[in-house]
Amino acid sequence: MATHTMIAHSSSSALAASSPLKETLPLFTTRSLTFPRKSSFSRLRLRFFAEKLSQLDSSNGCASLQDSGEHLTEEHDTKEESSTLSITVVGASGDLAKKKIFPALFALFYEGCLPQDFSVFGYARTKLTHEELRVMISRTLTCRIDQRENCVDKMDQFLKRCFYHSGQYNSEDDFAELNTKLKEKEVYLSNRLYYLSIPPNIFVDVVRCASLRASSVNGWTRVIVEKPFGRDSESSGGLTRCLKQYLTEEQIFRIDHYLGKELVENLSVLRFSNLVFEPLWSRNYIRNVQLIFSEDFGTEGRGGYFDQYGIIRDIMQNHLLQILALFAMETPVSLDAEDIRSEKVKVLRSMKPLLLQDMIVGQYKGHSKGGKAYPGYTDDPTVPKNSLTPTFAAAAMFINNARWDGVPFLMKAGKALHTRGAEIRVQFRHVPGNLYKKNFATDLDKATNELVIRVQPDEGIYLRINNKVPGLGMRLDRSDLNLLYRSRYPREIPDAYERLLLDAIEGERRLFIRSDELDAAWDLFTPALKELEQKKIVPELYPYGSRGPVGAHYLASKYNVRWGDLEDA
Ligand SMILES: NC(=O)C1=CN([C@@H]2O[C@H](COP(=O)(O)OP(=O)(O)OC[C@H]3O[C@@H](n4cnc5c(N)ncnc54)[C@H](OP(=O)(O)O)[C@@H]3O)[C@@H](O)[C@H]2O)C=CC1
Ligand SMILES: O=C1O[C@H](COP(=O)(O)O)[C@@H](O)[C@H](O)[C@H]1O
Repeated sequence: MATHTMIAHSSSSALAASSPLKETLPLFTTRSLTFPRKSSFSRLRLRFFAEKLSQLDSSNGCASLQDSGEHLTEEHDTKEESSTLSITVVGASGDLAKKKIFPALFALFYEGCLPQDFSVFGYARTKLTHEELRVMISRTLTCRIDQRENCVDKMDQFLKRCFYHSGQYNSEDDFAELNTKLKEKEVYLSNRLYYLSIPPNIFVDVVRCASLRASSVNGWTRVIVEKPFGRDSESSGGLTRCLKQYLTEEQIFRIDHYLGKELVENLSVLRFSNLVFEPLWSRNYIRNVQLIFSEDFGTEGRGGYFDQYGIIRDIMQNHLLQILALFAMETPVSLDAEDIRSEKVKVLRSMKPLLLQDMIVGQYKGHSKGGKAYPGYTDDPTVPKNSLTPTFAAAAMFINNARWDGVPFLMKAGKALHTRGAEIRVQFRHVPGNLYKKNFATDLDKATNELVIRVQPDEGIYLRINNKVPGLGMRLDRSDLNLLYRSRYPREIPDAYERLLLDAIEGERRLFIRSDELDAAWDLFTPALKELEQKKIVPELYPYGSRGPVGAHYLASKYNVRWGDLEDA
């Protein structure tokens, strides 16, 4: 078993433990007290909606899984305590399952966020016994920081709830066997969550088999779908249509794990609950916005997948665009999922599709540093030697609405760069008639206020301001008003997958992508992606571990922008 550090009890757990409400809210109590959500914790008082299999659509051989809309009776409500949650991780033998999903489920278990009765099933083709799955999972479970008691016990308790079923992804019989095993663990009411941690070409097979043969008959069935959701507008639309032959939109939880990151969640709080920011949040005060993602490692081990997609589809069309939408949307009517997602769709639909002349692409090449050789992208044996797939891209995008007209939203994403990080940088306009202009010589950019939201690592928010250096003279410098999370909130921040899994369990859709959002996102990128591929644009090579191609600077300067991350260098 791995070395364990302890998962921190959040203040919410402490509050829950001492609250009399715990008696009346036996499920998921800890979170309800801290983060009341309309859709979840009033559940014991609300009627419970079942999502269940309905009839096969025999015309095309596909089954339909539709929300029956059936209300369960009061009797069912009172039996919620005796319901079971079955979580099936499809693709359990894979990288994501091991690295993220099982550890996140354990963290939720540790925090008391899973219901009393739950079981976790791994499903994949690899032949494993229950015990072998447990050993595999135990290698990646970690406990966190401050509270060390019980961790190993908790791990053992969790592992005892983990089971394995080996099967093919397109075999209804294998899913029928899974159904039998799930039923053995389930009590009266069962809710089933499937996590599709598999390559996208088998999503539909799995959804078909699971919905036909292993859906809950008396509770809900939900499916978390991992990206990529298609390669372009057409394939994404096709995937959505296929999934919807078996599932309703309400059952599909399209995950973008960046939406589960703490600082991305905080964007709306920052904007909508601080008077100081919201009035500045427009073209009147903001000169440009930069969304920057970088990784200091290449595609190691994932070249086969990556070469089909490239950095624009892997990072920009989803993670960075989702952040942009949250950043730029209008105030939603409420914090309800549909209100927020509707505002995000509106902003995405107000954007101009990306033009080829507003983007540049790069690919990393091999490089030696300090006696160590770093491989180029095409040195990966799973990548074709003549691949033109971009591992780096920069793009300038625009929103055609009253708030953002003319403001460049610059995105930059790359693998095998000099550092790992993700941040949002907001550069404000110059101060008109600045009295201290001469202190900045001719470079007014040096006096630009900048708000930086550092999503990772070392989460933080800082505001660059001009300040007088103490002393008898009048010398100015740029200093940071700095909210460094590790100093202000010393507790470990939960992983994005924990938040998202819990939301899916609770039926909270706010942080998942609705199908119209997805369509709008693909419409922005598809024309440029097609042109890039048709014209066989050759990416600019950059050395592994560098800052990426210089083309990114030319693109920024075309819009009179300087990348903010260079100032930090
Ligand atoms: N890994 C990551 O960091 C991230 C992954 N994702 C997405 O999550 C999903 C899972 O990712 P990851 O775990 O890395 O994927 P893997 O390539 O590790 O695949 C997961 C499992 O699926 C099965 N599998 C793999 N290839 C095939 C195939 N061609 N046909 C049938 N089954 C196959 C294998 O299980 P078996 O052979 O036992 O059946 C494998 O263990 C993907 O959609 C990926 O794009 C998203 C974000 C990050
Ligand atoms: O979705 C993806 O994200 C990871 C980066 O995620 P992070 O949470 O570690 O920042 C990226 O490596 C991968 O290529 C991509 O598919």
